[in-house]
Amino acid sequence: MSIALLDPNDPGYKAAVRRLKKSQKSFDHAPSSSWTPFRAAEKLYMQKFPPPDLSAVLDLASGEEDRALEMQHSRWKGSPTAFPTRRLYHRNAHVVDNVPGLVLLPSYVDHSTQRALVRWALSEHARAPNETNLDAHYLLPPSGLWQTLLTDPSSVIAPKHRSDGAIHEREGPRQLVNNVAGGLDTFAELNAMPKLPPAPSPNAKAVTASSLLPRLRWANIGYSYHWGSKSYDFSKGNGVFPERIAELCRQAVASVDWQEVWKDVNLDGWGNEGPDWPSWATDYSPDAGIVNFYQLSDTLMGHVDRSEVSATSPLVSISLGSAAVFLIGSTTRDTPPLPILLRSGDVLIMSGPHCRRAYHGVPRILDKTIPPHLKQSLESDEDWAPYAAYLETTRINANVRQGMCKD
Ligand SMILES: O=C(O)CCC(=O)C(=O)O
Ligand SMILES: [Fe+2]
Repeated sequence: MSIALLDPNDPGYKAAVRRLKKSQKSFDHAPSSSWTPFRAAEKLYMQKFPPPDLSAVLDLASGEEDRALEMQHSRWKGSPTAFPTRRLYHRNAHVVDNVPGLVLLPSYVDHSTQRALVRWALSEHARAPNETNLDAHYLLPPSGLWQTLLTDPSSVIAPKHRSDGAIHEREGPRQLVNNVAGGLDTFAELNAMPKLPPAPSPNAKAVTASSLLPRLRWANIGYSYHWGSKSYDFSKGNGVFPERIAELCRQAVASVDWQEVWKDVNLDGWGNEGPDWPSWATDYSPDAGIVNFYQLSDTLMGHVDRSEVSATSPLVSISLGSAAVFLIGSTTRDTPPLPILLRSGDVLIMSGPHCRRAYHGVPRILDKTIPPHLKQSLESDEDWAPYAAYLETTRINANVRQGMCKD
């Protein structure tokens, strides 16, 4: 968003108000009574003008001393006390009592690891053998889109054409799939479901690498996720799960005092053997994940991730680059969700039977929120400039799960 749009005395602001009033004459923007509370919150934070008020958004990092410089430059601020959180005794970890199993680790990832994660996401995760959203429609070079772009941004990427005889999913908008939840009892049923490759778009045209990059939306790491049936395709094997990401996630999980997280919480749904959290610190073993790439206008609508066999084991979400508003509600869309501002370096853990089945989504990526440590090239990091330029308009989120059970 341009800074002018936040200043009511600026001519740009006044012009935007005029445009808004004009558009409202032909279209009623009033919240619809048919929206669920989750949808209403999505609409609120998606609104471009007037910009949404973030005072109800939990922004734990905004109160941190060593992020003061970043906050000075950030026009978007929530509040570290927007709603009550309980700080765990021994470290900078917070839980939200309304969403048992949700743990926030603000600024968990140090600066140099954030830079390394951004490099890996682009140059190693978003390329073969991992699948990306672009693979369905384009013949991507084996070295990956990012490497191609660094070498020659004007190199042309050809579209994929339907090969004769190949069977694909039906074309057109995604069909509603009967999303059977993952679990030991549904494992055989889900495995037997046909998992056809997505149909290449008949409209895809040859494009330059640089114009294709903003359309990179996700890359799959580890077990292959089949979007058409919303289930894992275990027949493809366990894929490549980057050990460095696994180690970071294991450390994040092991750093949490789970005893303190779960004290006084009584929940059903842990499975026959009861709560499995006492062993997470030692046996959490991530093996599947999605690396999401969001441009400023991208959103991720409210959903539940329920394809993993283990319905309780932690999902570790690492945020990098531009900040975002993340919403998390409960197991229905009828609960008003809590808004949380996620900044570069923040880690969020969703765990246990309630939180792992809670609706969540990302209605807004916030512009001009790149922290200083992701902007400058350092002496040790001379070729950082293209990464910094990409991050100006991008948020990256590594969303890591344990798809299979431990045994
Ligand atoms: O980007 C995020 O913070 C959340 C992503 C997410 O919910 C997902 O990949 O399932
Ligand atoms: Fe999700």
